[in-house]
Amino acid sequence: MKKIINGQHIHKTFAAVKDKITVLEDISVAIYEGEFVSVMGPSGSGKSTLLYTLSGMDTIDHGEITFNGQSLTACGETELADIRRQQMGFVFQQPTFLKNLAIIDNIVLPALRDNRKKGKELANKAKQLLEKTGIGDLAYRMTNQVSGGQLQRAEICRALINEPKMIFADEPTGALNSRSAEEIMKNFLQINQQGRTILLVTHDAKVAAQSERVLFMKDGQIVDELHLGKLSNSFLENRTEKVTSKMLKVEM
Ligand SMILES: Nc1ncnc2c1ncn2[C@@H]1O[C@H](COP(=O)(O)OP(=O)(O)OP(=O)(O)O)[C@@H](O)[C@H]1O
Repeated sequence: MKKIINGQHIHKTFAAVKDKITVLEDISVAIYEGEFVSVMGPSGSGKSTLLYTLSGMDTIDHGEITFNGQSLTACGETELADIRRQQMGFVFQQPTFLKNLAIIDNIVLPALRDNRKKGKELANKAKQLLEKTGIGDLAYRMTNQVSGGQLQRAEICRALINEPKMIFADEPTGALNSRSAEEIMKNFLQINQQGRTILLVTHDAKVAAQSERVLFMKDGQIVDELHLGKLSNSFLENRTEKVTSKMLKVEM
């Protein structure tokens, strides 16, 4: 299988009051095209930082990261922004939609930069995405007129509007109740079945258990991983137990 992300010897520090703190320490990791990978680990272990560096949203001190064969570490800011906008989609824990725009306009917004003349086409595409995500009737609502779970599904539609190769999600279910979280995970599984690669950070073993590979982080390193295979192959309860027991070992 082809690597969509290849990270080699990633080292990342942040400036602290007196000195630097090492947040990622000599991490080498590959994500393969079409994979659904999640990252678990104790709070502060570096999960979000790993996601942001692998997607080129944040810089690294040393090492090399390639995305789809292109070196992110060698790219300038403009080139990086183009890659992120055109080939990657992002979903965060907290909503990022603009409050003064309707749901549909928020979804179309990132695609307008590259397709200024195609507003109508993009609006139709946004409507189709909303339909597929199960919230087709909410297109013209404002962000304060939908629930947290519905808003997160709309944010997923925005992440998909440019037909990215890969989705990066940082705790996408972290602020949701369990029912909404289940719906969001159905959406992610559907997106993955369509061939898109997903990298997802989570604290929730049941969420991680739905991905096919789980990376476990501790103190800035990937210390273990679990190969679960695609969800259709086995029962979620067994998978969740496996993730939980591995996580307990990592935390010891
Ligand atoms: N911008 C920053 N400046 C300084 N330190 C930072 C910055 N961002 C993160 N850190 C530190 O880096 C470490 C890793 O943070 P990160 O957010 O990647 O961890 P995490 O595993 O995602 O944690 P959580 O599960 O709590 O979200 C933490 O010690 C954090 O305080």
